[in-house]
Amino acid sequence: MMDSKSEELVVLPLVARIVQTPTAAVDASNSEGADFLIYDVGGNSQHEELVSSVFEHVKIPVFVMVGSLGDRKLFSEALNLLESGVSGVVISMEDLKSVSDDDFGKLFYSAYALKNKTEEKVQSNSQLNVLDLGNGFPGRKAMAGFTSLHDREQQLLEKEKLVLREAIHVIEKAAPMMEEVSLLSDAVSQLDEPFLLVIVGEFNSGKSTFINALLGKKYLKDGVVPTTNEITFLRYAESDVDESQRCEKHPDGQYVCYLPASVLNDMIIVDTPGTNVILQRQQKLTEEFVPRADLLLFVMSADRPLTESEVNFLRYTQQWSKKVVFVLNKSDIYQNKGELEVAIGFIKENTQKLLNTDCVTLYPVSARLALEAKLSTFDDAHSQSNRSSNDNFHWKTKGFYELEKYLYGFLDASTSTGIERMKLKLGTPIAIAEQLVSACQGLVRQECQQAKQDLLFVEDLVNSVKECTKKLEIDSILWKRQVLSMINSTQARVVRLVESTLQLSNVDLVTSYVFRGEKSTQMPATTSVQNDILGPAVLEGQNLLGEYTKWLQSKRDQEGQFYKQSFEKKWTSFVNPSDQVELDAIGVLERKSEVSRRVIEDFSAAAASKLFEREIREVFLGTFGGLGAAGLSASLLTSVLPTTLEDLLALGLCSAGGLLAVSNFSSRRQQVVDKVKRTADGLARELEDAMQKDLLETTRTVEDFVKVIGKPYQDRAQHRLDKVLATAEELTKIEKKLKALRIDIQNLHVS
Ligand SMILES: Nc1nc2c(ncn2[C@@H]2O[C@H](COP(=O)(O)OP(=O)(O)OP(=O)(O)O)[C@@H](O)[C@H]2O)c(=O)[nH]1
Repeated sequence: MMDSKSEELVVLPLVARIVQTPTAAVDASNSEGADFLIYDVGGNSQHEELVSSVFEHVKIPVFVMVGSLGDRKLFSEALNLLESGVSGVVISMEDLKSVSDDDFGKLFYSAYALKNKTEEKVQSNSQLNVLDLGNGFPGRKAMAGFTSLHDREQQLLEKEKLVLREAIHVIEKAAPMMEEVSLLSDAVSQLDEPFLLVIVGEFNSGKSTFINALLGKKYLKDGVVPTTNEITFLRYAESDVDESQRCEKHPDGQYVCYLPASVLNDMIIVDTPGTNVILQRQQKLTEEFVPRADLLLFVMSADRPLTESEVNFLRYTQQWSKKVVFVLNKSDIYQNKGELEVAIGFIKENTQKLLNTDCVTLYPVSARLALEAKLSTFDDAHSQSNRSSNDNFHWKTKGFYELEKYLYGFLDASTSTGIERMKLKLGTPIAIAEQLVSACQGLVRQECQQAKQDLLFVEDLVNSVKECTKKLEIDSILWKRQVLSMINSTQARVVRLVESTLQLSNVDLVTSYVFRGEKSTQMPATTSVQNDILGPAVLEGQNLLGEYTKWLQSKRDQEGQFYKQSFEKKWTSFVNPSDQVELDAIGVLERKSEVSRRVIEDFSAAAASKLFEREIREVFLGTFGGLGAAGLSASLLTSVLPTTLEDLLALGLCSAGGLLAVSNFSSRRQQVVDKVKRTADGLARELEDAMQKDLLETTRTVEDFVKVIGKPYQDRAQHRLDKVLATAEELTKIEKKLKALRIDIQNLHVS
């Protein structure tokens, strides 16, 4: 076992410890992990000590070495120890020769008598002594340290039921729509029932006749046309009941028939409808029943062995890893043994390939002859003996009796087939559970994938708002350009007005500014700047920014709608589950940002015009306020000259003082122009910032809106993913438990 390379191997080697004292025995059993002990008595009688100190405390098998059994004293010591419940006596091959057959008999008898004695005691009195306890296991009916196979089976059975119930719970949670879980529930309740031998095969292959032959009486109908249309359980009944009450039909359509055939004592035989493509309903019924079978008896007809539909059916049974025993029925139709062997060879070769195994069990039988023989045994013993002498008859009936022997072996737990029966029975629900768990794992994997995709979808959608922000930003450039160009053209017009107003040749203006001073009424240039330039420009700006704000709001609503619809389209069944979310989302969308509009509204054309006038006035006053009549006359002179240079020339000709005074005029005018430009630039910057603020606020609103409406979807997807992952973990755990259970079952063996 240690050398085995097989990864499948799960059987660990047994560890034996040789001990000489009770303390060493207890230590080896409790903490050193020995599987059994060999207690070296070493010729000193330690009977009492062994019983009180070792058997009571050690929970593993204890074998004793007493020395040569040829010695009468040691021999009787060995007998005493065996009777006290020791698991066995270790003896060398050399010493074995010195033990007579008679003494051997006594040794075995003492062990056997002990077993019977303890069983009787258990039945008659629950007060168990040390021997009955089997080293501390109350209720054990076997020798020291051993758990009987029956007890082991019971322990496994209880453990299996717990694991399977847990599996049902996990499966129902993982796949609530999986109807097949009822198969598992049925199989669990079937665990307490006898072994389920299920007879399958194509219609007319002789299943009913075969079952009758097994039962020894013609209980079932047979015939050349399909006779079995429902699943029929054949169960044991004490005596032949009244004909009308013999069979019960259950709500699921299955029949249960109670028969007094002894073979049904330890197994239930199930007759199934014949399989064949043309009998679809029957085929389905039988297929659905296959998982519940502990053993499948696959009946084939010798006149058409291994048809295509049989091959398909066989393949199907392998999905459930069912053990199949093949029965080649009607083998009486072969002329001789040679023909039969050819047929057997053909079937074996092909089924071996199909089942991918070298080990195919096949019994050639003649159910008809076997039944006839059984029926005639009772009323025609003579004819039976005649038949038995007939070699031809013998090979035709031999197979059936061999199969019968095999099946009876199944009922005896002390044989290897008996152990196999236990393993098959315990394995049936496990195979179903494994299949269902694996199907659930497939579903859960898909669901997990889906949940991850959903989560990703929500995250992608929420993140895609950033793209929308970029797009808006690009589109908003156009708006900004419009506003800037409006400011630019206004500024240009004002500058032009400044330049045309601030002319020395503007005699009227000069006169009115210089002589009327502050008291002068509003100048035409100021009126023009307010009415013709700034007033209309502010109006235009207000309109433009009003449009801009509206555009932003419509974009915000459009985007919001787009995201809302995207979520709703993806999860049609889950449209904003909570009113609160709806309210929050509306609240977000109601947020308005109109910073840029406020900026333009706060800009007063009248105030700006006043400022303009003051600037103009200051330039004139600063220039002409100190000039005398000469300067003024020069100025008058220049009124006919169009340009500044000419102005200056004229002034220069008229008066040196005038020249000095007005020489600053052009730079003052430039200062006003610069001031106008600065003011316009400042306003442009302020508006641009305000527009950017509005834009950012709008995109933030869209982002917040998408987050609010996306949250329930995101939570839902995350919750679903968490749930699916938790279910996947539960499935893995139960899968491991089932595997461990399967290994325990595989390790069942006769002690
Ligand atoms: N020669 C021969 N005929 C058999 C044998 N066993 C059954 N038959 C015949 O085969 C026919 C079909 O037998 P059934 O036992 O009804 O077959 P079945 O498989 O139960 O049929 P369905 O229940 O319809 O699926 C009957 O006519 C039987 O007499 C046999 O061993 N040898």
